Amino acid sequence: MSKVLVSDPIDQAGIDILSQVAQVDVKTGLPAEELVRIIPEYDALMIRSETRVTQEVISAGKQLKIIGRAGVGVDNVDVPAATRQGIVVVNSPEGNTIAAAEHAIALMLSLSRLIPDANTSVKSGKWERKKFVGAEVYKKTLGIVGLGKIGSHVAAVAKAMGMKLLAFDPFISTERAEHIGCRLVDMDMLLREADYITLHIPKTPETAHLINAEAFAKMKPTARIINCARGGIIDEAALAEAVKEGKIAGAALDVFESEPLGESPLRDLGKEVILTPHLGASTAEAQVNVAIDVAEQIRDVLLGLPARSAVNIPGLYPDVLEKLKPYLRLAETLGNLVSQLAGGRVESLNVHLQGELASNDSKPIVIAALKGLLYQALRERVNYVNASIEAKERGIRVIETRDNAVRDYAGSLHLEAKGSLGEHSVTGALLGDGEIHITDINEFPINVPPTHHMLFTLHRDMPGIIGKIGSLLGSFNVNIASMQVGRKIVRGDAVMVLSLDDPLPEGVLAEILKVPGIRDAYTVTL
Ligand SMILES: NC(=O)C1=CN([C@@H]2O[C@H](COP(=O)(O)OP(=O)(O)OC[C@H]3O[C@@H](n4cnc5c(N)ncnc54)[C@H](O)[C@@H]3O)[C@@H](O)[C@H]2O)C=CC1
Ligand SMILES: O=C(O)C(=O)COP(=O)(O)O
Repeated sequence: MSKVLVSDPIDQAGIDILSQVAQVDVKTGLPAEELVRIIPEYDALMIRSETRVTQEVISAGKQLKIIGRAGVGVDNVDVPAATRQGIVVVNSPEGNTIAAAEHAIALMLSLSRLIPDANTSVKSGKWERKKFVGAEVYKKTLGIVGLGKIGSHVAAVAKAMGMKLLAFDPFISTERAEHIGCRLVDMDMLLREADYITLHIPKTPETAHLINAEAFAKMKPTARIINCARGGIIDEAALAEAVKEGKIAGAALDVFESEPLGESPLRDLGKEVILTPHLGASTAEAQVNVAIDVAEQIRDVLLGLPARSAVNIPGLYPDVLEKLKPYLRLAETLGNLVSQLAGGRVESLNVHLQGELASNDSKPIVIAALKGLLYQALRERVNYVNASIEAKERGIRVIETRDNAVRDYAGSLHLEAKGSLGEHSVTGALLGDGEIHITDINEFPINVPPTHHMLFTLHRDMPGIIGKIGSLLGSFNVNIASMQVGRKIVRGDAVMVLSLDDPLPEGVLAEILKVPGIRDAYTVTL
């Protein structure tokens, strides 16, 4: 039975799903070295934002197939290291969107009406009405940095409260922003014009300290900033300074450069600064959503099914996978075949999508072809997660071309591999029932289904040669299941494709190559 380690607190609904297929161990708050020590026995790891899945944890996780993040941000996971090791990383892209957006709005209103300090004051026996005079958000300008899922929901709510909306997001179109009711502006204008600024971007090298002393200098002295996205997007030292010096009016932070927040000048600031301990996703609803979403994906992957929200398999979404499944099998088979024909090191692979296939997203097909191509070298170590990276690391140049004018079959795939031992190509298509047929080898037309053991020869089309190969195989007790010859002109060059019931015994290939007229011969196992 598979084993899943849950190393951060997740909702029971997730544990129940995992328990259907695996032994589930919940061990939260593990010291880093303890996690490294125990991870080798686990097939899956389920986390939230507290566990740091470092390169060390990943290398130790020899059995790991999947890391599931019950939430959005995967910045606590070394995703490149997981990818290299063929481990799927999944998250729950939408499970806590509303929770995080509502927390940002709650912080904005709390900042405006000084609610945390007013509450503390009343609870301590005071009645200080003059001290807590706030500001309205109505007709104020909200600058949203990052107009993705959370940013868009914040926009919808803020709009309903009568706020004017500006947004900065270099990856969003003006039309999309307008549709949400936001004016897309550059960062400089957003900083200068906004009364409230809310951050909803991932933490990346580009966004680290995006809000620094220089940014605070541009902001209105009445401006307030909210960070419900990631710690480190705001330079905390510069923020403390900006608040103290009155360069801005206030800030509300849910996330910090280092969590839990240790010694920090932010703790010493007054009512104009609100701090919450990374509560954006902490609603009962969101925790059920993310736990179910991620547990289901872990369960599926452990059962050999695809994950629907893998962050490190670009383009392989479940609906795409479902639609392309037969073509992925085709691409993988042809990749495996062409690598065996090529024999040596492959330097470049041209993936040519033809006919109907040309109108599909090529990325999954290319990944499947590479997975097949690398199978001989890496066996089970290659998968959809690491195929592209493994190919890149081996210096294999991948070229994608398409031609939707080709009219044979519903769609066909042509792979051309150039390598240290020459150039080889294969074409394959799917028949109506989804059966794969190899329709071309090195530009010679054939029509055979791939089988487990195959023999391909390149020879001169001349009388007697087929018989000779047949009797040679017979003399080694190899049974031929089917045989086909492809040629372009009579008595020119030709290919022979044999499906064999048994693997070719050692030494037979050398004998075949001695037959007059045989130019080349390849055994293939698919
Ligand atoms: N405080 C909490 O508990 C929670 C925090 N989060 C965090 O919220 C953030 C946003 O999450 P989602 O909206 O779900 O993500 P998303 O992927 O839907 O949206 C992110 C947006 O940021 C934009 N973006 C990326 N780089 C940018 C840049 N340099 N400048 C401006 N825009 C940029 C993208 O184009 C995208 O539209 C993430 O960092 C996530 O980890 C999410 C849930 C809970
Ligand atoms: O989903 C996210 O990105 C979050 O930041 C939520 O973090 P959490 O799962 O509450 O530790």
